[in-house]
Amino acid sequence: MKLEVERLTTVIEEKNIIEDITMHVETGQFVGIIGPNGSGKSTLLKTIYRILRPKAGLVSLNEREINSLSHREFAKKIAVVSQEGSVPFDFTVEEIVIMGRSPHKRFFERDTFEDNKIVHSALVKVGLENYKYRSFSTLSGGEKQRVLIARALVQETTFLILDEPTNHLDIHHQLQILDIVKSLKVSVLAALHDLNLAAAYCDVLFVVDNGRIVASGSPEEVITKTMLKEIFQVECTVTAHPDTGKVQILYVSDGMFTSNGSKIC
Ligand SMILES: Nc1ncnc2c1ncn2[C@@H]1O[C@H](COP(=O)(O)OP(=O)(O)OP(=O)(O)O)[C@@H](O)[C@H]1O
Repeated sequence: MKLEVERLTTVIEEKNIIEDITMHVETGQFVGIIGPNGSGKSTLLKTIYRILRPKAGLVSLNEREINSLSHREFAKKIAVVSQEGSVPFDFTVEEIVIMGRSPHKRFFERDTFEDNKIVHSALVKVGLENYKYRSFSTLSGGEKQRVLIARALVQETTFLILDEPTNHLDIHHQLQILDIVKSLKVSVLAALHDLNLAAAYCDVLFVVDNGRIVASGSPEEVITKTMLKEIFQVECTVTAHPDTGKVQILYVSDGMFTSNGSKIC
């Protein structure tokens, strides 16, 4: 599934929150959006998944304009894990995850043996198969996030949009979720805050600053000392991971030095 975004501008309260954004995700690519807080990453994703209406520009999926798709057609093509992953009522984990099957069913159609199998397998993937009957509201932030990822998995789409999918997760679960997503071999567009993880998992990165794309390319092309200084206002050394060869950022700040100026480690 190929996504094309052309000259997209979204206005909130008379302000251009994202402006003139052009980008694309090729079939099977894992594409990351990085940028400082408030730069417009979520707004861009929300415009793509139709929560926000753009003032100008076009979004198409396999050359079909997204607004020409019905809700059901759209949900069969794109699954979303958003930052606002709350649920209004208290459902069990299994009930939440099975909601992801609804685009594949008719109104009032009962859940089938096949649906239950798919739900079970998604829960196994995120390590929550023993949580089926737990109430969602009693879960920790990280467990909730994994349930919402399982719900996206059972939608069985060929495109995933993830807004900070590793939010709340400890490092083991961050790697677990990104490994699962990568292993699906579907197209992925994800906003990520952890730049080392973005470099490790993404084929292509787009850097957003003040609502505009200011750089794009492979992690090696995009993640540079100069970009990190200019856009994220951090000092660092950019190197290669000794095992994977992927871009690795080593941050440096004043607080990492002892009072006599020597390095702590
Ligand atoms: N509904 C809204 N009303 C007013 N301002 C909004 C609204 N939604 C977003 N904004 C503003 O738009 C800007 C971009 O927000 P957005 O959530 O897209 O940024 P982000 O890059 O995802 O940030 P973060 O990294 O902090 O999640 C911010 O300044 C935010 O305050």
